[in-house]
Amino acid sequence: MAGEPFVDRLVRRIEELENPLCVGIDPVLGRIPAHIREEAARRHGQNERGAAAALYLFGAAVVDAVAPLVPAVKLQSAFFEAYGGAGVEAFWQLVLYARQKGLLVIADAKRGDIGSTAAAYADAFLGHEAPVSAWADPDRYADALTVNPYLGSDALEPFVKRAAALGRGLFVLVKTSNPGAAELQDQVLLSGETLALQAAKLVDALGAKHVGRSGFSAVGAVVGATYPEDLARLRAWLPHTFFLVPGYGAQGAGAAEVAGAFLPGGRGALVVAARSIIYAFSSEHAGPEEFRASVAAAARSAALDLRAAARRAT
Ligand SMILES: O=c1ccn([C@@H]2O[C@H](COP(=O)(O)O)[C@@H](O)[C@H]2O)c(=O)[nH]1
Repeated sequence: MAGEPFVDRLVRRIEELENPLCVGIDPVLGRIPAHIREEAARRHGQNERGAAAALYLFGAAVVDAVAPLVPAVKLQSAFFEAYGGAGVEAFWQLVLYARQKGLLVIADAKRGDIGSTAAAYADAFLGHEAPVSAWADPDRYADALTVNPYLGSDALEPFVKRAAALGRGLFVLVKTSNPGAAELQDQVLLSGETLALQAAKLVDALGAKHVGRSGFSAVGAVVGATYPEDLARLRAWLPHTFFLVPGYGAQGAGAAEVAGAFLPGGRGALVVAARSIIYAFSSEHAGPEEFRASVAAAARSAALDLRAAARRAT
């Protein structure tokens, strides 16, 4: 059963908290506070299971620190997959934990493949269709998933269909935040448009039938804050598309760069910050209280900055 669409739940939570910040959980074992690593090693040993436990305990501590403040977290699958089956299990345990704490959870796994395989990725991250859904736990899935548009519309459709059927969301890569993004995404095609604009048009077309009460569709776009001119241009082209905006904080973008992501009234964007929040503590020897306080303070400060940026949107 669909339930309320992800994007509508997201918009409501952002408005309730007056906060468009999404905390990214990208756990690197070597950067996790020593007390968490030691606890994980005591429980499971210094092995992949212990490493995965450390990622989970760290992620859960981040969730505890930010759950009252932010609408959503984004879990970067790569950092968990790095520890094999135990890491993948830790990823899903953390999805569940964050959802239980009232957060919306975005799985950042950037999936994309031919239709039949895309459907299997949708099964994995968003949930199964009936009758197989009877075998699965409906609460264990992510609320939304990042996907890659490179294979074209037939490869995205299984994700869109599943997101719409189950009340989940998608964020399609349109203009990424990394330094090499322009190499392919800014290429001008025979149509005279850039690849990024073609991806944006695909997002708009795929989402058109799935616009929720908030006025936004189930098919969102990833647009980096590190290319503020493109961000503002894409924002104007896609009034019904919700943006997931990485690049703020550790990658150098600030409130001025992010401002173009918002529609008039300050709606339409969720800004991601991972390293600048989750590693805000002073050293790996930070104790539990210093860890919690510094992560919460960094999230609060980013929230104020982004709230002001959203309010300035015209
Ligand atoms: O274009 C993109 C798409 C995804 N990301 C992801 O967002 C976070 C950003 O982390 P920071 O520490 O805030 O830089 C990370 O998980 C990336 O994989 C992105 O940065 N850019």
